[in-house]
Amino acid sequence: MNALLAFRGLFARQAKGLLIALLLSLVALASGVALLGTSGWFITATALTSAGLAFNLFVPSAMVRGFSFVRILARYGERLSGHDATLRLLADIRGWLFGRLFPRLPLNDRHMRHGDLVSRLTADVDALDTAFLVAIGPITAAVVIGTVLTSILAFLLPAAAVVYGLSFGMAVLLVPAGLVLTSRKAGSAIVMRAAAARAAILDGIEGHADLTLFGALGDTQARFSETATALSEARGRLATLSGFAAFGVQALAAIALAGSLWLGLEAFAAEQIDGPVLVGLLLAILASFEASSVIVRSVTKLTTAMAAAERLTAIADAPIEIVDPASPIALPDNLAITLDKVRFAYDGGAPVLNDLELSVAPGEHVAIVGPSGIGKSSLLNLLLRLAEPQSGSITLGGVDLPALALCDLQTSMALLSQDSPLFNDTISANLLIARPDASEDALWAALDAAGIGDFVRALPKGLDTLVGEAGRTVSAGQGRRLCLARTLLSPAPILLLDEPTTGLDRTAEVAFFDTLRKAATGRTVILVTHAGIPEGTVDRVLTMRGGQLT
Ligand SMILES: Nc1ncnc2c1ncn2[C@@H]1O[C@H](COP(=O)(O)OP(=O)(O)OP(=O)(O)O)[C@@H](O)[C@H]1O
Repeated sequence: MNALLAFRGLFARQAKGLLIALLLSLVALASGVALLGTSGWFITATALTSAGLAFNLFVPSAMVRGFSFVRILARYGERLSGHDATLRLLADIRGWLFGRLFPRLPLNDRHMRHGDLVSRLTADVDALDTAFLVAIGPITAAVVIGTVLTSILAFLLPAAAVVYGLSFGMAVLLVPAGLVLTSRKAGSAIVMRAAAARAAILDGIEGHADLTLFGALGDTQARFSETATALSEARGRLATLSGFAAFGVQALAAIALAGSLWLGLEAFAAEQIDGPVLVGLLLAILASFEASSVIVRSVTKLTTAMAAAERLTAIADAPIEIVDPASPIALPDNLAITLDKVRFAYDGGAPVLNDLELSVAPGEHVAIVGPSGIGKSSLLNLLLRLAEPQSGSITLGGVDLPALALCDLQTSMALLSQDSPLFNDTISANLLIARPDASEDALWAALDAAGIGDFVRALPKGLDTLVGEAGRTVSAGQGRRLCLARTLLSPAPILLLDEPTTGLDRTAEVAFFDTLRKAATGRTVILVTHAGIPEGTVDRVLTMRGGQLT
């Protein structure tokens, strides 16, 4: 529940819409109760009229029509304003969540899978809408109606007020509270297992070809089916618990009705209450329990909303590893890079970089080579401040990286990482990410420099060609070159290139190094590569060994 309360500020922003929905749901419920009560009173009184007693038919018949009309309108209005406010609330929650998430990226929780993160950002956020629409609203409306009806009973049939008040109170407060307590485990199991099922589906789709070729599809299906079975078991447990709760509510309704009937008949015999009024009250009691059965259905959703809220606050409150300085120093003009005695290790493991020293002058082109897994990409991550060294200092233009605003630091560098993505958009849109105001000529120049200009020119739609999800409609090598073109297009004065020639044949590779030398003149280049670098491509080649550069 505490996790759900963390969202109260966002709920408060939609207070007006939610309050209108609440008022209208109250009116709808009250009209339903009044409709049935008046009908009972009306029908009984009419029957007695035909037995010779005088009764004004017009008032109750107008009331019946009036209540049914008000009920329809109120229900419609409640749905309209409730859903409108809820959709706005979901939009606010998503905005808030993204705002909290970005400074925390990359999330250091290495157990979190992409599928799980997607699940949190979609299904878990959606689960929160139910918190108001199906739980808080109906419970509040039921409590108000129950209190009003108890007060009316206290006035007209005091003995029944106690029986009804207690039964109704138990049905709308105690039973739901008991259901929340007993179904918490099942609710959170549903959310966790549904997320695991979504992640498994995503993995299965992405790795389908490999899993099929390695003959591992059967195992994957078996694991997925285990997850699905566990999910349906958790859902079954929740359904059983809510079945018991629904039974409890019906039993309490029966007790309230039978008790009120018993006490009402005694009052009738003692001529303390009119027959038609008694029938009207009994039917109103019956109608009021309609609210309590809605609550049981709602509360089952509330337990999943609580579990979803916990998962959302877990990512929203994750510690921020890389913090922007309170008063950043402006980016200097001279962007010399200096690393002094830098030590870096992942998660307290063995150091990847060990007292590493490096100085790169502005405009200098440096290549870093070394065996796989030695720490070259980690060094680039430190330069971009995607990770922090445990000791030593990294300066840009003589200023410590932590003293620079993150956005200044990151706009001064363009990165081509080993897994730079292509987005499901046109080639030009993918390139313009690096420089939104780039002219078409600049796009072609970058494509030519990356050795893919001719390929794009030959496409029927040229720059407007869609590359598909993760660049599926182009080959891996072509995708890599498009990413390279994007990096070259960036106006950043420092280019960090991690294996830029992956996917290029040797001729294209040599041509690329030649182009890089010319295209990046005046810009600093740090090039990480396993490829043989032709003479004259860079000013210096450094080898990484034992966590140091030589
Ligand atoms: N996020 C991470 N968490 C823990 N260890 C990591 C992480 N990323 C890399 N490592 C480890 O740090 C070491 C250096 O990795 P890094 O990617 O920097 O090497 P590299 O020289 O760039 O390798 P390659 O040439 O294969 O790209 C490796 O042993 C790797 O297993």
